[in-house]
Amino acid sequence: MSILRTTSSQSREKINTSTSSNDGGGISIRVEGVSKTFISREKTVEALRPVDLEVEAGEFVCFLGPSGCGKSTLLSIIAGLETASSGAIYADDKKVDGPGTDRILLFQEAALFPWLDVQGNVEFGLRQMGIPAKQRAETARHFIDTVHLTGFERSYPHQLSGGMRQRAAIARALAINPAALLMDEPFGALDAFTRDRLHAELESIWSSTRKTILFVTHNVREAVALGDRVVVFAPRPGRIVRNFKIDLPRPRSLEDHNLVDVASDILDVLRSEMEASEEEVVHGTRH
Ligand SMILES: Nc1ncnc2c1ncn2[C@@H]1O[C@H](COP(=O)(O)OP(=O)(O)OP(=O)(O)O)[C@@H](O)[C@H]1O
Repeated sequence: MSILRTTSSQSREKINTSTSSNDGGGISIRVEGVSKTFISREKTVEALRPVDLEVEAGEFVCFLGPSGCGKSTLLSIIAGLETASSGAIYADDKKVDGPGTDRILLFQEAALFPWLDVQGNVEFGLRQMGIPAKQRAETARHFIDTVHLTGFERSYPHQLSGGMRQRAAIARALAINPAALLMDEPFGALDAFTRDRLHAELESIWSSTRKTILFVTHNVREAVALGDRVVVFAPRPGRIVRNFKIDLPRPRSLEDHNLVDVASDILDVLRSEMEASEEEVVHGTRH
């Protein structure tokens, strides 16, 4: 079923709000020479050296690296929430010049509205788009079910566990049918058991919708468990140092010995990049 939505530029375009399992699909994302330097009165931080990256429509790509290597900065630039100091982002070959409902950013702390219940939160974006009440409720119910929150429609965020709040945030994002989910350490605050379950649920949502997913994490095994590809970042200054294609069969288990081996290879690369960065800080040797 298709409906009309009004975008910020007041143009009207068709989006698919079908409740079938394959609705919409992903977009390609191209990062061309994107860099970011934060300049303030006190100091200048080169958060990201020029990076290039091509993400295919429907690809699941993990950004992996230690704290401060520019992963979140790049994700925010792709989301259109931060401007690049140089370079450009293209979503399906269209230059990104601000946020859009085709690219939704999700954070570690599910940013739900505390005064709305789960149903209200999931319906929020649809209301903004002018979707009629009945259809809004139907679409919200579908996505609440997708994330296994049926029965909690009338619960408020403070009545939910961290994992449930994150599920509600994912349902809210999915409801507006973005072509790309940009996830910034979405499961970083969760216990290992809940994280495992959400990995499986996210993988299942991804394989049925084929949305493009960019997923930021510090956790090597998490990156290998989820990604078609792991893009490794290094700090000082933030930059992309390696791309690893992950060919392990899905669904993947964090304990699988092949996964553990791949994670350990990636960890070795990360460690040597960290050591090289530290050496540069001491000797000023990196160019
Ligand atoms: N708004 C800002 N103003 C100034 N510096 C910033 C700003 N945002 C980020 N930075 C700096 O840019 C660098 C990269 O930060 P960023 O948050 O992108 O890293 P990250 O790899 O996502 O780290 P983490 O995993 O800890 O979130 C850091 O040195 C950080 O201090």
